[in-house]
Amino acid sequence: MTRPILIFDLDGTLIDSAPDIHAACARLLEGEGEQPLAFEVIRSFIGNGVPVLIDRIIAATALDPARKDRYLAAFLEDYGAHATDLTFPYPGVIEALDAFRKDGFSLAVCTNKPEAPTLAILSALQLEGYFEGVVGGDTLADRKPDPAGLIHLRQRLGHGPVVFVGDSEVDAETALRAGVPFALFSQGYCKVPFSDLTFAGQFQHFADLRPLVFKLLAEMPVPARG
Ligand SMILES: O=C(O)COP(=O)(O)O
Repeated sequence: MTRPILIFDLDGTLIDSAPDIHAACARLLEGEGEQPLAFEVIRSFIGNGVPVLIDRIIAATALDPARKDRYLAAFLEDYGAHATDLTFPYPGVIEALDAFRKDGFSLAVCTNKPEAPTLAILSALQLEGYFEGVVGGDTLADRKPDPAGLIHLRQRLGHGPVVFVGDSEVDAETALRAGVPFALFSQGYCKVPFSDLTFAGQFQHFADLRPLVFKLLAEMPVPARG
């Protein structure tokens, strides 16, 4: 039988990474003689990948747009060395991943964070063994909300039924464009009211994800035989 596939977003879904992203942004700004931006401001800049994070910081400060590449490289080097100083999985994540693995799910990650820090973080937090596929923001030609990452993972992991678990408007749009049901984690970094999003179900603690995923799988149309 085809194994069901559960694909997770990373930042604001599996891990609460905003404190380390904020700290690295503060060090970047301080190095350029600028005041740090508030935590909530930086958290609202997460979700479309690091190049967009840097664009948003440039737009909010006096940083020079012509030096974006330099800021990007400096951020990635610094963040790479400190990505798990303050970053942890959300409560219940490990228990949920253990349960899904026992249930026979294929598990994967589709994030806009670049692949190198993504793999380093998964390893440092002892999460990497759970995932049979990882797509980062620079793994494919297009990143979320382009559906390519979800489509690629589904093909790689055996074409089973997919549920995507994420926290943001970017994730909701990605799922919609890929044609897969979206389970919304309500404690992440979403920038818009949930009423603006398309989602099949929402949960606020990882202990509640398993029943939601089984409900969504049961609601999926059975593929035609033959
Ligand atoms: O914007 C980022 O760098 C990553 O965000 P994501 O893990 O929520 O896709």
